[in-house]
Amino acid sequence: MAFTGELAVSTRGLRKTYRRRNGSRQVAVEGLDLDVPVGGVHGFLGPNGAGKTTTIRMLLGLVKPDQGTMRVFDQPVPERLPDVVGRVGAIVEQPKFFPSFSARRNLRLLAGGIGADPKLVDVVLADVGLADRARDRYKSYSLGMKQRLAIAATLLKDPDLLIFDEPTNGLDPAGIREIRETMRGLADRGKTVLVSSHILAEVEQVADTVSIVARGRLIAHGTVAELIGSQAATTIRVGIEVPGTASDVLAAQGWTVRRDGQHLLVEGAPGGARVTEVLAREGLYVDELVPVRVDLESVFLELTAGQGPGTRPPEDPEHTHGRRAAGGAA
Ligand SMILES: Nc1ncnc2c1ncn2[C@@H]1O[C@H](COP(=O)(O)OP(=O)(O)OP(=O)(O)O)[C@@H](O)[C@H]1O
Repeated sequence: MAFTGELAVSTRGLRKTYRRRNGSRQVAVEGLDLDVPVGGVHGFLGPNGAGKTTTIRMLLGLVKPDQGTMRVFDQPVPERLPDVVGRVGAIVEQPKFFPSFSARRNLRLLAGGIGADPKLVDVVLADVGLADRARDRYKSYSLGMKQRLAIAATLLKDPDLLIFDEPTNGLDPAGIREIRETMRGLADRGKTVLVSSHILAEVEQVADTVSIVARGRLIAHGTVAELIGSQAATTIRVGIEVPGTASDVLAAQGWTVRRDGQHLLVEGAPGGARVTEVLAREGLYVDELVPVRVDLESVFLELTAGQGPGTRPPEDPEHTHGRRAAGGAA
């Protein structure tokens, strides 16, 4: 499924190579078609080295693409970046704050620098859940609080699109949860949040839509429900005393059956009730029947299997156009 409605970000055929020291070229982004719908949290997901940072840097005009086109709020970038840059807030790396100044004072300075209304400082501190700690010195902040202050700084210009590159890197579980809640809160107030991550579990709970990239290519996109749904409900774990016989009976239905010790993993059955019925007709009774929980992490691992750094790019053209996950078209 293509995302319908207005797009905050759209790229077509985006490509970037870097020159290595030995003169050869490292492909970072390879014909990337990325669509980020307006509103909600969009997870930009992929293993390390998949090209996420390079893509974000290209969108922000920090790196020049070799090929392809990019649009932000329907304006071609980098050509029209000056027209849209005010609508975009990004954290690509940790901004520099004065360690001995309070969070509020740091933000006041920044607000002055960019001509933002100083009254906004307390608003954005509340937005990221730091209102209570606004008077504390920056150097007393935890890593998660520092990261939220960085987000607050980007909110000073009231952007419509927020781009966060791996914002939870190095954070503990509490810090990760706080960033997640902050992103959710921003999206609930109408902002579009584009967040990159190589850890799916962190994004799964907060993202409305996701794009999965590997080796610089889009390999899947859609809503989290679509991506999970494209593979969900197909695997049912069956515990039975006679797995061998049961396996033959189930396979005769045209379902794929794998042995997992004393259990069977059944794929393609319309549901657990039908599995039970088919077996019972043959006088076989299940001890246990559990749908295997599919989460985005397992979808991601399956889609990106063998596509980490140092492996060959996929040759299946399906993988290059992101149609696999769309609308369950896997
Ligand atoms: N300045 C550079 N010079 C040379 N190669 C680079 C440069 N920046 C990135 N690369 C290479 O391009 C590829 C994509 O890197 P990129 O940082 O965009 O990926 P990523 O998905 O953001 O990964 P990570 O999560 O590790 O940051 C990698 O192979 C990386 O080594």
